[in-house]
Order: sequence, then C-alpha cells, then structure tokens
Amino acid sequence: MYGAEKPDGESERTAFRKAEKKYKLYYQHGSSKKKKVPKPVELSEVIDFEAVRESYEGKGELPDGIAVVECGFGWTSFRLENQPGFYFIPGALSLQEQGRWIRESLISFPQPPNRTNHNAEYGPINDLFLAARERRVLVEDRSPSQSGVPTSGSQAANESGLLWKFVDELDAKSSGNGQKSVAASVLLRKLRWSTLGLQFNWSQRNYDISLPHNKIPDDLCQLAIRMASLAMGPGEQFKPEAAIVNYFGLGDTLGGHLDDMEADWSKPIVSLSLGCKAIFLLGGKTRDKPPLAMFLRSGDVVLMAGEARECFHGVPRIFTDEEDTAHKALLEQQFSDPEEHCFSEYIRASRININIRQVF
Ligand SMILES: O=C(O)CCC(=O)C(=O)O
Ligand SMILES: [Fe+2]
Repeated sequence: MYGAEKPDGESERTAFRKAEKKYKLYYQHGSSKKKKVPKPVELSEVIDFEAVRESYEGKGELPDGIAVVECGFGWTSFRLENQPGFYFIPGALSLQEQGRWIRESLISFPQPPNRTNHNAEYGPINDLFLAARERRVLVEDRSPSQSGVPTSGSQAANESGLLWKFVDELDAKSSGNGQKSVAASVLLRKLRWSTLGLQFNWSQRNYDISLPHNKIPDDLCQLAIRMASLAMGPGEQFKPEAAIVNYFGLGDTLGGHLDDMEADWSKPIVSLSLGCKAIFLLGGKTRDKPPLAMFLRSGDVVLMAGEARECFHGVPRIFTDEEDTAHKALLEQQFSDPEEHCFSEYIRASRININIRQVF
C-alpha cells in the first residue's frame, strides 16, 4: 500500500518524488552552531482550503479549478474540477470533536486486539499512552517466574513468543541483569499506526479477516457515514469496516501510494486530520503526473472516491513550528485540565490521521 522511501539517487525520478523532496523537512544550521533550523520551503503553490473558504464565504470568489459542492449538512465543501472523486471539507470537525478523536487515537485505538506497528517487535501492548505518562518502561521478561522484577499492567508476547511487560522506571533501572528495555515514552513517539475494525496485514498487503478485531466505534462510523454521503449518490450506502490511524512526528512522512486493497473503489476513503498542519500531495494514476499540494489542518476532512481512489497521494511534511500558534492554542484549550496536559504535549508536535474505509 505505502511507497517505500527510495535511495537518494532515485528520489527525483518522477514528478511525484520531486514534489515529495521539495516539501520534505530538511535542516540547515542556525546562527548558533549546534542549533538546526528547518530549511525554508516555498509554499506559494500549496492550496489553502481554509483561505479558499474564507474568500468564498466573504466575497463569493473561488480560485480556478476549485468548485463548491452543495451538501445538505452545513459545511462549505470543495472539489477539484480536474480530480473527480476528491473532496475537501475544511474545518469539518469542531474543536470538541477534534479533542475527542485525539484522546481516542491515543488511548483506545492502539489497544489490543487493534494492532499497531509495535506488534511485530513487542506483541500486543496495553495502555501505552498511560504508561508513557507514568514514565513506565517496557522490559523483556525472559523468565517470568524468576525475573525478580515487580510487574503490573500488561503482559505482551511478540511474534517470536517473548514476553514484555511495563514496570516502573526505578524497577527497570534496578533490575539490571541484561534485560532489554524501552521507555514507554519512546514507544509512544515511535507509534506510527494502529488499525481499527478489520485488521490490515501490512506484510501481506491485505485485510486479514481471521485476526481478532472489534467493530469501529459507533460514533466514528456515524461521522464517517455523514461525511461519505457527500461523495455518493442518493440511496448509496457507506459501511465503515476498517480504519487506519496514522501518527506523525516531526520529520515523519507518508510516501506516495495508492489505497487499492478495498473491493469497491467507488466508495470513499474518509480521512480526518488532527493536530499539526501537514502538506498533502494528490497526484495522478502514475507518479509521473505532478501532484497538487494542499495544506491539511486539524479538523479538515478529505474524501477520496472513484477516480481519486486511483491517484497517488502522500504526506511529505508536517509542521510543528510556531507559525500555526492560533490554531494550536485553540486545540490545546481542549486539554486545559492538568490531568490532560499529556494530550496537549503530544499533539503540539504531532499529527494524527484517521482514515476510514469500506473493505467489501
Ligand atoms: O495522513 C493522511 O492525510 C493520508 C493518509 C493516507 O493516505 C492513508 O493512510 O492511506
Ligand atoms: Fe492513502
């Protein structure tokens, strides 16, 4: 599904790769010797749908190539005239909804039986976010009955059968005896995806319906169904069966790819953005077509249906710097309770994407 990073020599061979390279985060040295600062990037060609909406609602003006979609449900939505099946709904989610889906993405979505990128190495991990908040450490439990490390919380077994468990920071330090260990905070920073509903098997590139799974939570299904209706004809139905949650830290990218493992491409992928602003590239059916670049902000919703399902797309950049302070401050107010400080800390430097799919 997802494009792998190519070695440097090949990285500019196609128009899509060229655009990825143009927007990707590079560093240059700042005035003080050690400090790396992000290299400035030319953003004048990036479509800003928030500005498009402001200009449309204020003056009735629209840039060339962008059209308004009439939808009965109150948001101003846009489509691209040259990219049938692609829809953009800026600010579709209220701040409260954004707060809710950020909490769920960190607390409940990575919970087993949902799988994450950590499964292969550590087995199913319970309560990762809480463990990170409590500075716990995941330690390898080679001989569970004799290890001498007081345990609590979850036990996990990875694919080679090793057991891992969370212990308190001090216990991890004192236990010594050569056990492998990794701080929960490190695992949280390295959390790249979790899967909801039918589980996607990344190595086989298909949905493995034999894997245990829970249904996608009802409220998320209702939200996806409401949004998907924009891209579907009257009487057509969208059945949310699987979702992939992507977590991006500074410097993380999602390479150009197609989502082609679902049976019916007329059905939209409903994609929600949360947290830091990103650049999204939407290309053509091959990587040779120069992609359009657009900003994705917290609360934006994108739909890809029909022909747009056959188009390469990816996320070459997220922005954690200070230029988006107004948006960030509003979002962080959702987590003003001191108990929730950990959410604002996470989302200040991260982006979360939830994309919901009908598989069959
Ligand atoms: O992060 C995004 O906005 C896009 C995610 C995506 O394309 C995917 O998960 O297939
Ligand atoms: Fe995708």
